[in-house]
Amino acid sequence: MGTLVLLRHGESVWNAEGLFTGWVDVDLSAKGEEEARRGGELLLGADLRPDIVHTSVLKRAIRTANVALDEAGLHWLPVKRSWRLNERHYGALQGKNKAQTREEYGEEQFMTWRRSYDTPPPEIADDAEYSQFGDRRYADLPPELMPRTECLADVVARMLPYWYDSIVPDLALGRTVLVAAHGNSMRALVKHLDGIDDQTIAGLNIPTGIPLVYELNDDFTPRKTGGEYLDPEAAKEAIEAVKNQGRK
Ligand SMILES: O=C(O)[C@@H](CO)OP(=O)(O)O
Repeated sequence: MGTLVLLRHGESVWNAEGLFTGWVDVDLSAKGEEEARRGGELLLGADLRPDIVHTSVLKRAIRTANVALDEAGLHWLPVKRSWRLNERHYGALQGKNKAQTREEYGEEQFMTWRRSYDTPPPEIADDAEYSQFGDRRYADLPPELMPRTECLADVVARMLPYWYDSIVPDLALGRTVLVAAHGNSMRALVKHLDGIDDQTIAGLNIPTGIPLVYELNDDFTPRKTGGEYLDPEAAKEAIEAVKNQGRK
């Protein structure tokens, strides 16, 4: 029941620079803004008109939703935001260069940190430059829920309550729901929707700025496993680019 449209934010400034980002609140690059605009154009072209938008509390997702919805003439949509849709907290890797990290620690450790299901990177210190400790937007979070690093399993655990409590009720009204989020919070949601196992999810990457559409059954499972990208050709290429980060 309902239509779910997932939109990963457009390229961020740190995506372009090849840095681990996580909860650091970096903006879109000029290319990312253009990708977000194109995302809105694709929604229009597919005649998909979301009724409500959910975003993380990070600027790159919020701005992507704004730019895309503006393009689609839907800037006025009601919006809900939650830290539970944030990117995976990248711990002590936040702010570090991906290629340098790969060189320093080797391919296996690099890929374990990037894509293993249950091994988080080392924790970030509260006084580190790229820590979110003390950030006002997380003031309401019980201290034990404030992450200092996360693996994908942690993201699934903190994202699912939001899926069930906030997104599913909107879908249950038969609405078209846009979720503007991040590579790894979307991997967590897609893992849940498509029932992907803990090993296979390592090979799944989400492209920036290309809407992924799931028509849902009455029990909120996908009618079609994997959903459908509105621009499948561009998605294929962009998925490869995400996969190969840190390799140049
Ligand atoms: O740096 C990050 O926060 C994420 C998304 O950009 O990177 P990765 O794809 O390596 O998990």
